[in-house]
Amino acid sequence: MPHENASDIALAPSPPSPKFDRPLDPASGRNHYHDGTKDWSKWASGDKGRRHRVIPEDAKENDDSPAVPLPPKKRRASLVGAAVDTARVKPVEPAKPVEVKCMARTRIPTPHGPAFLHLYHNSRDTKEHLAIVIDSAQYSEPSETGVSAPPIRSHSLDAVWDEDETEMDRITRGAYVGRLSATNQNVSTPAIAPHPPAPTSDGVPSPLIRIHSECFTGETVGSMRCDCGEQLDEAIRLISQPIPVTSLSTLPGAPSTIPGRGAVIYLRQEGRGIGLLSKIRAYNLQDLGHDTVTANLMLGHGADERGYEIAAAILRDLALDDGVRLLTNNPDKVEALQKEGMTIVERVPMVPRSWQARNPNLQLAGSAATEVWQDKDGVERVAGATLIGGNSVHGEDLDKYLRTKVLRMGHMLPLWMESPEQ
Ligand SMILES: Nc1nc2c(ncn2[C@@H]2O[C@H](COP(=O)(O)OP(=O)(O)OP(=O)(O)O)[C@@H](O)[C@H]2O)c(=O)[nH]1
Repeated sequence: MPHENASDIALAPSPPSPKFDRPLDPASGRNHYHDGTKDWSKWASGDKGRRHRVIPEDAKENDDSPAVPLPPKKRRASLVGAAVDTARVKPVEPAKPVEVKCMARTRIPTPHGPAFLHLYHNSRDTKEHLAIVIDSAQYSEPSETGVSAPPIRSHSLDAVWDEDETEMDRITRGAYVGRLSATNQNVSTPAIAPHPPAPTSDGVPSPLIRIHSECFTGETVGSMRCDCGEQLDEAIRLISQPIPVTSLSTLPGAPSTIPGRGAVIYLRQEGRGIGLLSKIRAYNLQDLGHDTVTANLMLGHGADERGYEIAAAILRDLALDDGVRLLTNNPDKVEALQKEGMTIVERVPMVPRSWQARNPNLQLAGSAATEVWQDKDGVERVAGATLIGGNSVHGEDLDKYLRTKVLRMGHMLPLWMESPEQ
């Protein structure tokens, strides 16, 4: 079982291939945006030698991008009729299953409620992928929740990593239960298997899961070229919503809802796996009139280079692979996770907020960015805005953080609570 060796995972994979990031070659004037099979400098307008991408009939309707030359086909020696020297044919080794290890976990207060950030290392790449877990059992004692849904725990985090590990070591990396405080420090107990034995009560819906890919532009800069920031915000909001539990509500005193429960698996595969550098270049090609898929292809990339093996391994580590509701519109994700052995009991659509806002009274064109509207839950939104454009955040943790900046780090701010005139 990969999980049982989680503490032994060798975490030194080779660095990614530099093939897409070669510098421009001043001698040849070639743009090495891709693997060198195509000289893009020869693409002068009116080039008779252009080959055009074949657009399937059913895709033409939505594709208004200029025709794009295809990369030349690679020549391959024909094997027809040739005797194959089996001694020289290297057997294709099956890919090793990805192993993951949760290195640390901590509480993050979000505008939608508390979340627990889990940082993962893995045996496939050097990136720090994350799980943002929303589960009331993470911060309250089981008796307080009144729910028999099993707590969402990382098996690899709760494992004992080292015989010499102290309680403080375990707590520092997040292997504790309940809400951590100066007076409450309960070290977690390692589980034997990733799947907790406690059965889920009848009527408690499966956890809601979102697999999200990193988007620096959308999530950090607030770019409105995509809805990634909004999707991340919406995913955390939806997972945090109380869940109605119809069958439990018939019991005397039983709650009619339970706190929201699920996780966002945050994968560091920027730009659908092509990386930020290529995505920036792709945006320039998009400004020239190409669509997002075509721009990727022109750079020698696939339309989507993402993989979901690491996501599946993280979900297995969290025991979230057996019966989940998946928040996505992307069929590839559903298929990829099913291939990884996950049971998806329901696909929950991810409706863009700008689409929710579409009504005859709202002019989305032109002033869309400044238009304020109410979403279906009555929350005021700015069309197209992300976490950055969302409502302001406040709370106990933020106050503490700001106070320390002022009082300990010399930040030039009056403490507003001590300056009522501010
Ligand atoms: N290459 C490229 N990547 C983009 C562009 N716009 C957004 N992205 C990336 O697209 C990814 C968004 O993926 P997800 O949030 O998983 O969403 P999705 O695959 O559209 O599927 P859903 O689950 O239905 O939302 C992020 O990695 C973004 O960086 C673009 O124009 N070009």
